[in-house]
Amino acid sequence: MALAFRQAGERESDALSSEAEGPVIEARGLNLVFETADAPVHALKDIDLSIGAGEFVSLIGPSGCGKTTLLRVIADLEQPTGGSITVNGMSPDEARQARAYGYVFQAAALYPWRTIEKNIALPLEIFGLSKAEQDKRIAAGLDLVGLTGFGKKFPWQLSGGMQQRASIARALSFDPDLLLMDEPFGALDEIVRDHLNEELLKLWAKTRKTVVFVTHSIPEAVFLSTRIVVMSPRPGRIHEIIDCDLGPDRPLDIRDTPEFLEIAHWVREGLKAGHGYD
Ligand SMILES: Nc1ncnc2c1ncn2[C@@H]1O[C@H](COP(=O)(O)OP(=O)(O)OP(=O)(O)O)[C@@H](O)[C@H]1O
Repeated sequence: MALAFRQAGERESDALSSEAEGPVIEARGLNLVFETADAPVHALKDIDLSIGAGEFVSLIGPSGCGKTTLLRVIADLEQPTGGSITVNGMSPDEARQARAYGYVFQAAALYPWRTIEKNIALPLEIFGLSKAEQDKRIAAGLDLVGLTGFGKKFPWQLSGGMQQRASIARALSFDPDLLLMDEPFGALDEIVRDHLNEELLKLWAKTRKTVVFVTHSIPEAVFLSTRIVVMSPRPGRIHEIIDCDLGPDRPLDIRDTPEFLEIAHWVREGLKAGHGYD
């Protein structure tokens, strides 16, 4: 099959490639205050964060600490009220228009009246790709997430895990260098989640996308990430950034090793220290 996706090491030569010097994401003194009817909500306070090409960075923290808001700022779905942020050296608005990222939501968010392949095709239709190119990318996307043969099914005919894999294929259909994932496996049972974690790690190793991943789960963050950003609420800020230096080869039972447990311990300590318990 002709590959519609670039593999690790292969890069487009265009100027939008995240291989261009400099970080993929660079936030400096980023602030976002939501004005609400009662009191303003300081969702992000003084966020400094730099994410390089090919990193897998998880954002972890208690409910309301601003994880989703930070992801939405990167995606140009929310506007910061202070500080600066660039995506591939551009403003989030420019990066969105340059199709710099794919976004995977908490729920699979597939259109129920479209088949899986028509869901994957949606961004490709919007971008005006030819039917032949769409077909090539749909086939490659289904293959990438292990759903070959399921393209003609409707979302409701697939399990939750399969639906979430389809939404990953959709986010990757136009081969962005950056993948933004907001708790994509949060609603799935443990076994399915473990499996999809393994699959996502393989996909990342194969494509070397830059991934920003929101999760509540310490084991999930440690298993997947190269760095873990521990956030704390009210106001939402970065409490600590922890290196997760477990190497690229991570079978599931790595979770029982002392190295894994030590990193998990530090993440837990970071979460406790940043938590108000109110
Ligand atoms: N559009 C909005 N208007 C007002 N307040 C908002 C808005 N969006 C988010 N907030 C508030 O901003 C804070 C951060 O929300 P956010 O959804 O980013 O947190 P989170 O860490 O992703 O939480 P969760 O883990 O529960 O998804 C919360 O206090 C939330 O209520």
